[in-house]
Amino acid sequence: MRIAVPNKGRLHDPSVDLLERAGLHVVDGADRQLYAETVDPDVTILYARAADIPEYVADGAADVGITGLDQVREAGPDNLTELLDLDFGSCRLVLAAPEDDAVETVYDFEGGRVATEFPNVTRRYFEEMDVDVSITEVSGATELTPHVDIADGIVDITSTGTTLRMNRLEIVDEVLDSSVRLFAREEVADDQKVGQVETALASVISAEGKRYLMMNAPEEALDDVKDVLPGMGGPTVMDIAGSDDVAVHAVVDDADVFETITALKDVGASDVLVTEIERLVE
Ligand SMILES: Nc1ncnc2c1ncn2[C@@H]1O[C@H](COP(=O)(O)OP(=O)(O)OP(=O)(O)O)[C@@H](O)[C@H]1O
Ligand SMILES: O=P(O)(O)OC[C@H]1O[C@H](OP(=O)(O)OP(=O)(O)O)[C@H](O)[C@@H]1O
Ligand SMILES: [Mg+2]
Repeated sequence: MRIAVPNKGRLHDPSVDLLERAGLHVVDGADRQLYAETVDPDVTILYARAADIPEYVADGAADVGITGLDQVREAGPDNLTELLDLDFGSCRLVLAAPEDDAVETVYDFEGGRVATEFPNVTRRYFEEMDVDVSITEVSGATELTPHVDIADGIVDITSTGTTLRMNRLEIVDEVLDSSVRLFAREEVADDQKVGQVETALASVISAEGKRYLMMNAPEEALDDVKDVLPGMGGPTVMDIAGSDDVAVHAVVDDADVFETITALKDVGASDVLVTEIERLVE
């Protein structure tokens, strides 16, 4: 089974890091290599440009891929299925125009010119809006085009908004909400190996922002302890040999840990341990 992973750029490191945390360690990942083996002899990594990955998976060069939803929509193959939202590379494709122009809505673009690195997504968006524009494909620095009279507006990626602001552009409409996805060719989506990879990556994502709490508590305080522990089903309760206390283990949202510990101490818990969770297979 082959996984296509961005070979460089901003998606490379977080993608490789996710595979590592999922236990799919790369065993011969020398730089600039096209392929890498993993600890699983049946799983190979294929490094490719983020924009090429949807086609590679669609054509069978790889079976599953990791890249932005924007790239999947732009490439547009109809034989892909999304398996997971990997929760990084979050950005928006937006329609933007110079701040000092009178443009307020997408309808103000009727008969106008739009520059973008995403001509297919852009064409479909304007068709849906029933607005007639001419689209110019550029391969970067899209934000510059309205200022050199190549376009009246752009469809481009934004996340912090800094680049738009620096180029005195303002958002007119949102075209697509994107983040990095794991997707597969439909015909292999139910294969056992694909399922294993999906489960492994999902387990890393499920563990993100979660902590494992372990504590001791007097048996009579158990109901109060359970009341205090938020989220994720009931805690695990174990007898401690030779003691009236019980050991309680629970998974808690990181954001709730501070408050929860205070509340646990108040109801009589002691020796509270907080640890990170690497993976959580649900
Ligand atoms: N500013 C951003 N914030 C968050 N995600 C982004 C941003 N820019 C791009 N992305 C996501 O990363 C993907 C890859 O971006 P891009 O193809 O521009 O690669 P890059 O990291 O800039 O490297 P290069 O352009 O050199 O290949 C985009 O398709 C998008 O999903
Ligand atoms: O809203 P912001 O946080 O400013 O991010 C938006 C910018 O990020 C991306 O460019 P990138 O930095 O990847 O450079 P590139 O054009 O070389 O791909 C994108 O093409 C925008 O220009
Ligand atoms: Mg980029």
